[in-house]
Amino acid sequence: MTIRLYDTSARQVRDFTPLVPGCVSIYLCGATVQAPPHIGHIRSGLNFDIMQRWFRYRGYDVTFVRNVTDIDDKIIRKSAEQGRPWWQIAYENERAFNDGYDALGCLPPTIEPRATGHVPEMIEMMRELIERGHAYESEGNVYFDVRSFPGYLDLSNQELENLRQPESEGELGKRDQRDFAMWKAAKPGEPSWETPWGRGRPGWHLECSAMVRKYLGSAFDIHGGGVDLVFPHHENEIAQSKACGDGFARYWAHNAWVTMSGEKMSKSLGNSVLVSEMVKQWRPIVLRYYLGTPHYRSTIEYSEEALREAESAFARIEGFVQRVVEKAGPVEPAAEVPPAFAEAMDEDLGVPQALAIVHTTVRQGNSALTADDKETAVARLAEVRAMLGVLGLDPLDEQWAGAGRGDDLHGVVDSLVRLVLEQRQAARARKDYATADSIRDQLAQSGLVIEDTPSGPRWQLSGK
Ligand SMILES: Nc1ncnc2c1ncn2[C@@H]1O[C@H](COP(=O)(O)OP(=O)(O)OP(=O)(O)O)[C@@H](O)[C@H]1O
Ligand SMILES: [Zn+2]
Repeated sequence: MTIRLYDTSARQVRDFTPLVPGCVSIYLCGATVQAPPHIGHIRSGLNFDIMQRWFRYRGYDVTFVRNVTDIDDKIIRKSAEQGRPWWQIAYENERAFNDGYDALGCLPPTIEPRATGHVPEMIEMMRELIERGHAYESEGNVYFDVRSFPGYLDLSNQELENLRQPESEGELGKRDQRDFAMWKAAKPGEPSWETPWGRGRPGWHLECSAMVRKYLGSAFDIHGGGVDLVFPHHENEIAQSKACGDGFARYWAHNAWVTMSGEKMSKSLGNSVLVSEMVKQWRPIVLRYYLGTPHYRSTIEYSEEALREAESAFARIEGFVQRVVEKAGPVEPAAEVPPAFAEAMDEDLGVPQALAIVHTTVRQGNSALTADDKETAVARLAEVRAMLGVLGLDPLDEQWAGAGRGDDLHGVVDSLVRLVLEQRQAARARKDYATADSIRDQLAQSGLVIEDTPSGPRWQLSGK
């Protein structure tokens, strides 16, 4: 078996061969913590969470770095507007991002470095680039000389002659308007750090190059991010790191956008739906299904209808899981996923094809249940659990059961609920429907939904 990945740089799907056998190192450009996350941001985290899980399933030792950009123009502007320190705004939003990642079941990265904690590494890199003739200082800014690096723009397949410098980068003192800032001279009242070229603050591109080098060394396996980062961010990271002599990323993986009316969901465009709002309306596991199951390179156009479809598709899977467990008791996940599922995942993380195998297996399991073939139903559930585990969607996994916050609690609540339900049954038996309904209402108020099934009443958290 070989995992194959679409490499933006090669513009094709390639066999993945790790730099170090049995290990994979992944760097994902994480959040610029100027606002709480919208579902587009979390989609990016989720896609790479699934990648990480698949590599783990295939036996790799995964090192996953997802950085936090905790200083930038917008954070500084908000700090001035709100009269609060920049770090307060950054940390508040960093926590909101982590809440979002946690809510949707993203595994924590191996490390989550913050840009401002790596200024010495950035200074070292700038010094090296100036010495090598790839960068220069001008009025306290440090710029990268793009003409000095022959491979510039290879990732995005552009020609330097055709490149027009974005306005925001049009700083003074550049030798060429296309040169980009690695370090920005301090402006009065703004946060700044001391360097050999005066006080200032880092540019976004330099932050990532410095953090990659610190945590993953001069060469590593996969660099990821949203497709919007290919240019200029990733081109500029490549220029800085390779001009230092580093091998840098061997594969480039980019997730497609969540869009609204065809446009990228974006804080700056004001068309964003916050994760914190979405989880009030939808169960987090349903949200994960919605955002995590389309192929990572396909756009997700936000729609309530698609969310409802995701909800009912997931309910079909969950219903099967519950029915088998009710009939047969706990079932552990199989040690291996079915070969067709693995084949789909190996081919550029083909989650939609892999998910089709999950649904087929659920259908087979349901038929077995109907035929009262408990053994087959249990075998299918074991496979379904193994597959869902890889996708982070196993409803019986402790991450969704709230374990860690006390797995035993479920048992305690279960016996209490059963006690109350017995009272309700007794009330019904004596035709005291007012009491029976009132018990049901009170349970609902406590966040429990009761469903009457042929095998007796079943409860679950309303979750919405
Ligand atoms: N709508 C989206 N769909 C998918 N990925 C996204 C979307 N918006 C941002 N991302 C990705 O999320 C990660 C973190 O992004 P970052 O915090 O830099 O936000 P951004 O791209 O500036 O967002 P915004 O446009 O909302 O300000 C990046 O990898 C980025 O590509
Ligand atoms: Zn980056």
